[in-house]
Amino acid sequence: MDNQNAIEFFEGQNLLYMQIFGNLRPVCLMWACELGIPDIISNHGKPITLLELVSALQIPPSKVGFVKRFMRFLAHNRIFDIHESQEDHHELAYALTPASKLLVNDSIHCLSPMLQFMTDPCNFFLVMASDSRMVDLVLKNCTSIFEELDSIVDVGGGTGTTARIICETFPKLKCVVLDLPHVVANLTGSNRLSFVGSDMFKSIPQADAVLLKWVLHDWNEENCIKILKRCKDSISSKGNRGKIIIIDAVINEKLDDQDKTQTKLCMDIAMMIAFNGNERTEEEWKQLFIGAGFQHYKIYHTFGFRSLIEVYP
Ligand SMILES: C[S@@+](CC[C@H](N)C(=O)[O-])C[C@H]1O[C@@H](n2cnc3c(N)ncnc32)[C@H](O)[C@@H]1O
Ligand SMILES: COc1cc(-c2oc3cc(O)cc(O)c3c(=O)c2O)cc(OC)c1O
Repeated sequence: MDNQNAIEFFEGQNLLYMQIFGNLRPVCLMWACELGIPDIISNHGKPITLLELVSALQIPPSKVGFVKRFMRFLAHNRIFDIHESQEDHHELAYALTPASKLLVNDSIHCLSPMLQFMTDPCNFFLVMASDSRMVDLVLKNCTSIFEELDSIVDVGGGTGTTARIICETFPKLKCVVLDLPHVVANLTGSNRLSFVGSDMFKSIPQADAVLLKWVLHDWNEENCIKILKRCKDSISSKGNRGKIIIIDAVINEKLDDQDKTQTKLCMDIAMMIAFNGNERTEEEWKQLFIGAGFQHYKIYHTFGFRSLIEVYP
């Protein structure tokens, strides 16, 4: 084997082992949450030293080395930051990163229910609600998309977390949450928020706009076209001024960085195995819109790994 081939061989070998052992990443993340490490660091108010962390975890001092290696792994994966003190014998201290700030339990955008889904999938609506709290950031950045509306139906809107935030942000807007009857049974609304138990494949109440957040990626092309046609009926009284607002991923391997594409493609596999659904490229979205009889669409790519798409008849 010449030098170049040997380099490629070992790079290939490393990549393969990284993928094989990579399944430990979500497992370690879950253990970190179960141990309460993000909360401990947050409550500490400043970077926590290794010994302080071991003491807070009530782990015997003989196991300090295990905690140190565990934290090194998580820091390498950008879940925590490691600070090394210059004075205190190079003592290590750990801080939260943007990722672990989202695992602190009293934070409004806390995503730890999403992580718990791995061990307890029964809590599906809690998981979805945790994701929906990010909608406040979407709304802040695109008020013009919603402020012209008088009414909106959140189709597949679950227990109404998104709709409640929309109502709070836009005080004139009336919001209907449509989901399956057993999901919305016993939920109470307000004068501007109501719940309808129905099948989105059959009928959707009339409104100025329909919101579909994280719904279409659960379904194959044929079913998405059926849903979109029902949505088109729902906005028909507005002529060409009604619209569908979709919040979902748009795969773009050329423009996105490695991390964003990784997230979208992982979710694509989860959707494929679990629901026969998929994440889509812009071209695949366009084909859905044409198939359902829509004429125009506009994509806003500014919401992390998901985009907001306005679709017009
Ligand atoms: C992935 S969840 C998304 C929930 C919510 N939009 C969010 O972003 O948190 C999909 C939702 O679609 C609902 N759903 C599934 N089939 C449905 C149907 N035939 N009619 C109405 N809702 C349906 C589910 O109950 C669930 O709440
Ligand atoms: C992100 O949108 C959805 C996610 C899920 C979902 O699905 C799976 C599937 C799987 O095989 C393993 C998993 O850990 C998960 C999840 O954690 C998870 O959240 C389900 C959805 O609709 C039913 C979604 O729309």
